[in-house]
Amino acid sequence: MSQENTLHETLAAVIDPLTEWSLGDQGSLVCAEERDDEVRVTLDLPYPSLLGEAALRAAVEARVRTFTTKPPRLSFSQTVKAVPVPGKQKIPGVANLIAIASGKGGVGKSTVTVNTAMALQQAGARVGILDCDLYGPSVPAMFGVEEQMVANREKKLVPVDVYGIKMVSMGFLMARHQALSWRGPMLHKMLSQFLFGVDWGTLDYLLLDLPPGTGDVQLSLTQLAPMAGAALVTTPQKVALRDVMRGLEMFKDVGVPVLGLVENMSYYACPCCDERTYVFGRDGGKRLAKRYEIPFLGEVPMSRRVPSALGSGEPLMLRAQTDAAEPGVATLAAAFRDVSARLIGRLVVAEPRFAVGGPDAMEV
Ligand SMILES: Nc1ncnc2c1ncn2[C@@H]1O[C@H](COP(=O)(O)OP(=O)(O)OP(=O)(O)O)[C@@H](O)[C@H]1O
Repeated sequence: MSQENTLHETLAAVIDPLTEWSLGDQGSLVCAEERDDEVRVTLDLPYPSLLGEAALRAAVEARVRTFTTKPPRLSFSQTVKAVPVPGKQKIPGVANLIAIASGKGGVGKSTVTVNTAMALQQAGARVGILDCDLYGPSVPAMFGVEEQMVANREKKLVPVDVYGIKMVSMGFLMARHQALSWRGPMLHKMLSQFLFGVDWGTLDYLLLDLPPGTGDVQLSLTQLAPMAGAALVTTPQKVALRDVMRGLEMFKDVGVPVLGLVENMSYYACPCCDERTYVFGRDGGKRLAKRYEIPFLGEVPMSRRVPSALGSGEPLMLRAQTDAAEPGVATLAAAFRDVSARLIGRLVVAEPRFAVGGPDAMEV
């Protein structure tokens, strides 16, 4: 066996901390070569490399050092993997659809969606958000935009582009205080239009911000949308944690892998000293995730700096770029970045499932 083969095999066994998969199984080890003066390693990651590069670099460098005293030189590229969803119509140009859901209203699902989208975009991904809350769209307000969507020549809706994120929301079609009172079939038709009648361009991730609960919109989406996985958002209160189970059951029933649980407003983080106060008790989300054998994606602190709707229309992750020195902002941004990275790590290893209820499951 040649020295090169041995080096390749040694590095192929390194576990990527983000996906918990070996580089060999993940297909990420492009080349490992021992030269006279260094060891060159080329890695192609199935996710935006910035999400996991630092931890992986440390793991690979440590393994190279067990093999030789020559210094390692690593280079990274990324090819975002599309998780296949058999039995569902694909959305042209969209690699992965991820649902962000909650059993209960007001737990911060839209906040998590918006900031996760921004974290992924800042890591180099092409990202879109579909605001599926047709009755109470909140995404436009979170970005402080009041634009109207228009159709292009092919009669496809053109998403509103804010900070490089492509967004579709009922809020971009209706006047601000207009109320909607549609029944199931009409909602179904509109959601189908929002998924397949939009010129999404090329997206690595399209995040679906679902309304709370398990009603008509959720039912339609599970029938229509080729969801690669879903994340559930909760708060630490017992009543919110109980409602998570309903969401969990819904996704299980339709064969959508649950990528994990995010606990929002987990603790109050003092902006001055970063001290944590667990107002509603500690580790409720973690324990629930363990009990139901789903990954725990992380805790997001409660802070008055999170609500973008307070007037600025500037999501926290954007503030983290423009004003990183503001007290508390870096901690919050790190929390959203960790959640996003873990979410995508779980997506990479999500088992493709045969989705229940194809595109024609319900007549519109
Ligand atoms: N980590 C946080 N710290 C402080 N406030 C937060 C946090 N997360 C969310 N909020 C605030 O809580 C309120 C509800 O958040 P959000 O709209 O994201 O929840 P939701 O679950 O999407 O609600 P809905 O059920 O209406 O869809 C908003 O005012 C938001 O700004």
